[in-house]
Amino acid sequence: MAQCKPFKAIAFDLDGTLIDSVPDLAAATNATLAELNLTGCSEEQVRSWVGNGAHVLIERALIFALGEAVEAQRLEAAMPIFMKHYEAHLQRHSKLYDGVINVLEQLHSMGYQLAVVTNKPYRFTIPLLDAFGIGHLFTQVLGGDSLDKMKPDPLPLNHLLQQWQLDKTELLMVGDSKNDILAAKAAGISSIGLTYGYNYGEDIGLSGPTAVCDTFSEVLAHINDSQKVMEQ
Ligand SMILES: O=C(O)COP(=O)(O)O
Ligand SMILES: [Mg+2]
Repeated sequence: MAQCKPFKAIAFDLDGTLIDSVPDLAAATNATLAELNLTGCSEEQVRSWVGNGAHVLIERALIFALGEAVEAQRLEAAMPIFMKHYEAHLQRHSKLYDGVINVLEQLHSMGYQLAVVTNKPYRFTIPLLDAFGIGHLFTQVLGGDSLDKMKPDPLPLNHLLQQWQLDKTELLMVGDSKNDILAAKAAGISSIGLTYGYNYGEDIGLSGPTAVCDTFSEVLAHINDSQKVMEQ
């Protein structure tokens, strides 16, 4: 990776990067549709709707179930129903991806500052990280509603740069969605795009990340390699 200073900090996306959360998101979406007497949807459909936070997920689900645009009032009425169902079962079916704990622990012990920058509502993020035993590894956690704008806006990444007093070359973004890559590009930082997550069924490489990895373990190898290049 072309840069002039080694990375000091890494921001990780959550859904589709650290945790395969679609099974529980799909269950809560279907419970919401059922409570509203609407047709249910498949897990695959939910997989293609995740990426822009809970509000947009439920908007997409209602558009699918109703077969037409959703009135704001109807969407606002559905949101607390979804929040109730998802909060009740955040991790019944969700799983950490292979290698996540091991790699995060290694990066943490190597002295990197670690952050989670997700579009998921903040109130779900902390309990989910703690339920999977990884919350203590992050010194900053930003949800989709923590700041005025969410990814693909660069605001959460710019916030980290400012909070941690980092040069743009010292922060790396790791994520599965074009929203992660676009946010990184807009903030002027490097990014790794992961191929195994959710990206609306699109190839993450098309968003132009600095590098592409197929597994979470490759992320560690990639960071180590790029730091070695810097030290030469
Ligand atoms: O909740 C979403 O829609 C996406 O969440 P993520 O930013 O962690 O991928
Ligand atoms: Mg994601």
